Amino acid sequence: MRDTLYANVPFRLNELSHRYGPQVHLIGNPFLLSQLATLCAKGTVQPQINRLVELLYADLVKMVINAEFPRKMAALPTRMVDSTPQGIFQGEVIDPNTRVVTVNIARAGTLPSQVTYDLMNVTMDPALVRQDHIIMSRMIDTEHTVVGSNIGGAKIGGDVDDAFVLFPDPMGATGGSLSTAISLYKTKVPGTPRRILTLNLIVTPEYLRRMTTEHPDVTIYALRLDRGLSPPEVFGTEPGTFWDKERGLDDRQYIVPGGGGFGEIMNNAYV
Ligand SMILES: O=P(O)(O)OC[C@H]1O[C@H](OP(=O)(O)OP(=O)(O)O)[C@H](O)[C@@H]1O
Repeated sequence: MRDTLYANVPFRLNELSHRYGPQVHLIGNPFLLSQLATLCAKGTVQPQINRLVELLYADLVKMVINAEFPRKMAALPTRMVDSTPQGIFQGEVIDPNTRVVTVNIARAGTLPSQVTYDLMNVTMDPALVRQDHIIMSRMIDTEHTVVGSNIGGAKIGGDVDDAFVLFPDPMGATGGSLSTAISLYKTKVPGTPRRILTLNLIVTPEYLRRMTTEHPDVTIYALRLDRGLSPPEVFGTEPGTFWDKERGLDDRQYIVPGGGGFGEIMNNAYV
């Protein structure tokens, strides 16, 4: 007879309440918000910026695993089993037989996807973990206004059947990049994913509108919602109450308050 204390482990994410729908999760985490504030601060450059991105994604990925991934019961002998038959841990663990595909949305998504891939490899059976790569850029017009997203190339290593397909991209601005990437998977990559999840550091109301409209089957996890250009009556209200009035993008489609172009700063390439 063993203890059943860890047979059904409760996990509840600390989330901000909002009206964007059940597929949107706005995480409430003071520690991570502090790190994110430093990441976004004027003057934060390499090497600090990449270190912060790594730290934030390590925590974000773990939260998503806890909230979304299947578990199974395990009975694992500890080192104490040599001295007592009770030396066996019995309880729930993340099921290592879970298929995962993480998608690198180059360029700002490259490091987040690598962090995700590495963490998945030490959590799941590595034979079931894959990383794909999509080269994407937002297209701008002569006024430097974003007018769409373009896929410049892709390396997709197979089907996505029954896989958790993860899109760890730090910024959800207009949603053009992620919506285009997810559409690519839905139309061109064989198989039916078990879940499609986006892991974002900062999202805007405009991003949430686009994603929930074009991909209502996708679940979104974000550390922060930015709606800094909304009219004053919006501030302080529960997110989504005045969704049509909420505004997080400036005229060039950059996030406000935001943190500038993460892809630019992370790569020291201002194009
Ligand atoms: O929601 P969207 O409006 O599509 O914008 C967000 C995209 O822009 C950023 O990428 P990055 O800075 O690497 O690329 P960019 O040159 O496309 O701006 C970010 O990581 C997203 O991929």
